[in-house]
Amino acid sequence: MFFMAENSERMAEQAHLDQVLHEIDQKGDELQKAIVKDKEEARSLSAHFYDDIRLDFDDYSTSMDTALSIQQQQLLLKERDNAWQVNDRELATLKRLHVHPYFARVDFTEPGEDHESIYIGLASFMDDQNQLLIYDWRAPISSIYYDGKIGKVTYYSPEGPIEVDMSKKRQFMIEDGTIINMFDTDETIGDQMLMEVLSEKSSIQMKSIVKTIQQEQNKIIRDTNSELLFVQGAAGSGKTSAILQRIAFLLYRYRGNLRSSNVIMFSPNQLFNDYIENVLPEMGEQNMVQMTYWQFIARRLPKMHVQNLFEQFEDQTADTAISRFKDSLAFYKLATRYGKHLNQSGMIFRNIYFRTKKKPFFAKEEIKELYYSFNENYKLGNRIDATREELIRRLNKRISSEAKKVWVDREIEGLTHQQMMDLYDRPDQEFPSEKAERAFLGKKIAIKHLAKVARRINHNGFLNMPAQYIAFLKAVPKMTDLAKYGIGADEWAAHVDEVKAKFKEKEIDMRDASAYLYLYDQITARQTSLDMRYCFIDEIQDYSAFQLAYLRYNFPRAKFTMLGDLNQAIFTKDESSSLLKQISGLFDPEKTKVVQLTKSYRSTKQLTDFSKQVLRRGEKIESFNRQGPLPAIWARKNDDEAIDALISALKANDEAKLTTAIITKDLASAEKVAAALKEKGAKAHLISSANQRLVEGDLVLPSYLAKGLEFDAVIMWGASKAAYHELDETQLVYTIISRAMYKLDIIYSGEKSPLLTVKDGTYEAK
Ligand SMILES: Nc1ncnc2c1ncn2[C@@H]1O[C@H](COP(=O)(O)OP(=O)(O)OP(=O)(O)O)[C@@H](O)[C@H]1O
Repeated sequence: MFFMAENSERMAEQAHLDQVLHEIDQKGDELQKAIVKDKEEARSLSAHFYDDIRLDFDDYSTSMDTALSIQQQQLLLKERDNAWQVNDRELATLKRLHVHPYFARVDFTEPGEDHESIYIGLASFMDDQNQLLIYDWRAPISSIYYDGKIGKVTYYSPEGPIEVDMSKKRQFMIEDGTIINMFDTDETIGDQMLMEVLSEKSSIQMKSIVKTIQQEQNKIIRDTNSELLFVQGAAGSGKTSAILQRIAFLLYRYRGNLRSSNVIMFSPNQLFNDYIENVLPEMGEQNMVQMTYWQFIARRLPKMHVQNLFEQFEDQTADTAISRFKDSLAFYKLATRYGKHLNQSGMIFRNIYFRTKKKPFFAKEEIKELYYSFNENYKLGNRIDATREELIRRLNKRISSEAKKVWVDREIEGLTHQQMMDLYDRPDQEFPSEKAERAFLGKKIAIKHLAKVARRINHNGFLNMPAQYIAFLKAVPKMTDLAKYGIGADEWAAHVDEVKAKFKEKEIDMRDASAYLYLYDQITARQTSLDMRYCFIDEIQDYSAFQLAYLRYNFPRAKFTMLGDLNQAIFTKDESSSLLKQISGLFDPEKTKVVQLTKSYRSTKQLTDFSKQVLRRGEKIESFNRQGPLPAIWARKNDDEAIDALISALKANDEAKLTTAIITKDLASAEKVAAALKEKGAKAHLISSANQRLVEGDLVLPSYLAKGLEFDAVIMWGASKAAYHELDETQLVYTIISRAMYKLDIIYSGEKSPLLTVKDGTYEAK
């Protein structure tokens, strides 16, 4: 229920708003002046920097004075700089508050306190008497606005739970300093407000949901206890929105201790990064570190071609017993066991050459002997460090003998005068004899060239990682019974050969890349990222248990929030259901929380009710009661007619000013449709790679790039039996059709995909 407030109350609220805006503007003016003054002072300080410093380098004590004086000046300069920067940030907040001062008011009584009324907005604002005129939506007390109905409500302050009696909950819509609408509600967050927010047209960028966070979303946003927070939510249930709000919440809750650089988010593709990039800045926070899993892996393997999103999607081997096994936690555990075993034996090294390939400078046998010569208390990390140090020591010992060689003589003979001068310690250096000079120069030259060898050693160039990884794969059948995973011995051996052949071509599959790096990390005891405190993984259903375990290994101090919709698994397909079981084993069960979001906010009731019929398991998805047209299915005899249908659907959408995405199954068909449209003079922008930017206007894109995005209207192209027939493509179909907010058209020629078996009356046949 919601109630329109009385007119007199509205006037009172408008007067209050005017007062708050006045205070905001006044404070803004003061800050502006302070900033100008501080900047001015900082500028004049740095202009006169040396005037105020006693420059005196005569003796040690006075030059110490000089140094101190410089230091003091610098400190002063820094303070001024900091002052205006802090003020500048505050001014930016005030500017935001000027546009969106607050969106809600709650009245409540705390035990033993007076009745209070507070206003909630994007940031806190205090007047000169230290009265909080606006409370940040992330403040503990603000939680009652999202969580409770009128009556008794509990919120969590840092000291513990506090119960208050809430007597009023009022929502405002404010534009240009005027209250456009306001209503009181006794529900959690009234549908009225949500309806207004959801009815707005989509833009190419995501918006913050701060005004209308739902109770179950609020649980995700404000969770501070879980080591693993796992959110399973239907398409459009606000998972992505909730994480962005959660990041803003955490940055506020732990301000001073947590920076945006301590937070990392893994997202499905680059386009998606574009899509969400404004949400946090709009809330006054900086963006977190953001990357795709591919970037995370590929940047560490610059010399190899790591299978990308496109290749992964088109990969026909994705769903075999071997790939399922290599995606599993069991395989991760084998890689860990193999790593431990390397402490005793099994390491493979490379020769290190210098100048000639005929004879190694350090032979791999020598390195191996050295590596295992350290006692058994050594761990892998100490072993490699000690090996490196010893190799460098041996290298140094060989400088003198190398310096006496003929190639050095030749190089000395060819030196120009300038080159020679460069090698001397000082230009007028003298030597007792020609022999001494030759020895001196020889050593210099040997050192210069041997530096390359030193660099190789320091970069672990004596490891033979590709061979090591193949050796691991070959050891797998000895470590586990592959038959348990439905894999035959010959099949595995053939697979290992394939991986090896790919290595020769400098190619590596995503699956192997993660395991390869994990093995490398263990051998080198690579420093993991200890300063990452929160790790967010969106679209978790497209990760394997192996990858998640590897991320956990990389960010050992981070709390994890994983979000996904097992119905939209487009890479891992049906395997995704066992994912939660597998990863929960990595975390303390006491500190693991699973939250389900079942209500879908993105789409109209007609679209949500239609889409959920596609899912076989009857997952719980509730629609939000927003009305729109029924989805349309266009059955056409052939591709030509289908293209005509596409053009009329597109035209209707354009006339209704709806942004449309034409979503195809794969890249090849996206390219084909885009070409056909162009031929007919229709405009639609083809997005063929994840590195492209999102643009305004109609788009054509393959399913795997549409992940996580949403559009006013979606046209699913080519929904025929030929394209979508396997049961495990259900998730793909569901992902595509659930991108639509308001309108959905499905076009096919020939026979309709059996996966789109839907009840009459839930769609319109065209
Ligand atoms: N509490 C809310 N108030 C207003 N809008 C909301 C709310 N929750 C979600 N939405 C809107 O619903 C749409 C879908 O949200 P979002 O993209 O976060 O869902 P999702 O669960 O990540 O979806 P998917 O898994 O399909 O990618 C967005 O337009 C978002 O703004």
